[in-house]
Amino acid sequence: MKPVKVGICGLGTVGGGTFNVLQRNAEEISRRAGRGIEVAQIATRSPKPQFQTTGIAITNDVFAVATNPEIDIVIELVGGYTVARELVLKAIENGKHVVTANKALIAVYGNEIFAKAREKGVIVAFEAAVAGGIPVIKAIREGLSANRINWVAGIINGTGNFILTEMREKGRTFEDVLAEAQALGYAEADPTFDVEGIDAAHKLTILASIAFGIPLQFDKAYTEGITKLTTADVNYAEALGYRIKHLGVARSTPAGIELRVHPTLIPADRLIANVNGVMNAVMVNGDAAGSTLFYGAGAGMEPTASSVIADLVDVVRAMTSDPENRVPHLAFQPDSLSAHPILPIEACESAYYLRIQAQDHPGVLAQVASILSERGINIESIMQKEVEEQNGQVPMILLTHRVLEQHINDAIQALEALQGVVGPVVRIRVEHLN
Ligand SMILES: NC(=O)C1=CN([C@@H]2O[C@H](COP(=O)(O)OP(=O)(O)OC[C@H]3O[C@@H](n4cnc5c(N)ncnc54)[C@H](O)[C@@H]3O)[C@@H](O)[C@H]2O)C=CC1
Ligand SMILES: N[C@@H](CC=O)C(=O)O
Ligand code: NA
Repeated sequence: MKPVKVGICGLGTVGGGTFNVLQRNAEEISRRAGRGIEVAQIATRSPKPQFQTTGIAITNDVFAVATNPEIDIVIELVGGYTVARELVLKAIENGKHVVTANKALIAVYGNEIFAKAREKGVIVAFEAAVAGGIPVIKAIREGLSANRINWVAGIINGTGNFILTEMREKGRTFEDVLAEAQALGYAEADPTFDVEGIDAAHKLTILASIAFGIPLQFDKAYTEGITKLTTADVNYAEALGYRIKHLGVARSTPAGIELRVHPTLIPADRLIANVNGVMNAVMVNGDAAGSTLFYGAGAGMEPTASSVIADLVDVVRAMTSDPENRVPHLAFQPDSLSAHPILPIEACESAYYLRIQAQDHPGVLAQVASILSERGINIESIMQKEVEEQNGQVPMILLTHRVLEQHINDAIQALEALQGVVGPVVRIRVEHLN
């Protein structure tokens, strides 16, 4: 059989990794795919002499790949929403299957892209878009298809986890570690996406869709990054037996679906609390399987290439099949997607870590306790530290039981109004992931 012809658009970290692994493992890959896979064209803005591209058509125009009649599968690795969206839609229009690593594109324009792909009977595959080298899309979409999924919780940004780990273990500064993550090719073109939680929210949006069978709704995700975390809170959490991780949580409740990304205290003895550096991990809790945990490199050249090529192999195997009988893009049949709403953050429930800077006066603790109890917030534990020399304040650290976010907001407002409380109350969500 003639080899399948693919075009790679973008020869950066992931594009370069994909090209290298495709060359290196060509034989293994074609034994699996059942046909050879030939890179027939590459679109790159600048020449990349480090890659052996003799015999491959090179262009600086990605649309030349999308419209090239020779090409069967377009691999989109340019990133961003603008050119990438046009490119993918153009490729689909021209009857080509698409493989992409672009979570921003899928989270924001996936509904449109998948509708177009169905119309044209082509596949759009996106394993590399979530958790880099971990085959978690496949695991949820296919491996767990018997389950009613209760929740998904994951460390799904490699850059952010790398920064938190290096800061905690080696005392390095945020800026220093971020610069290294950029040099290693982990970070997004705009690293604000990594550190402000936007990238994780893109990925969580995709995970929630395939877990619960809902349309992609990135605009409804609650997003908080790691930039406001302080060393003091990391250390207090540790003293209480917790680790702070940047977590994406999607939970199905009778009222709706929680979709939130934020720093989270996790008991230090949980496997996921010990996922460090650029590694990612996704926990999926299903009613039949119970909790499962998927672990691996969340970013980087070859781990991400591994997922891109796995998709490529899947597409090659499925491209001659009846489009109606393929795995649906969002795991559930498109006419069976559910309208279960995404909950606003105020309607989400979690336990909380609160740090209150109190003046060294008697009676503040009693006032704090009564504000919480009036709002039905139960205290799980309290840690009161010594007076801080520099300001005479006493940090009071509380862990609460699970409660609605709106009750905590209300309590924090009342706490901050107390005379004996200085400055804003720090609030970090706590998940036990049982
Ligand atoms: N770096 C990583 O570890 C991971 C990245 N991703 C995603 O993979 C995609 C690519 O990311 P990276 O490879 O890291 O980015 P990158 O910046 O290293 O590579 C992108 C390449 O595309 C080229 N490019 C951009 N616009 C172009 C255009 N109009 N025409 C031709 N070439 C163009 C750039 O010059 C660059 O070489 C992004 O969507 C990213 O979110 C996904 C998982 C992991
Ligand atoms: N910037 C992302 C790349 C992979 O998706 C990350 O750091 O996780
Ligand atoms: Na993946």
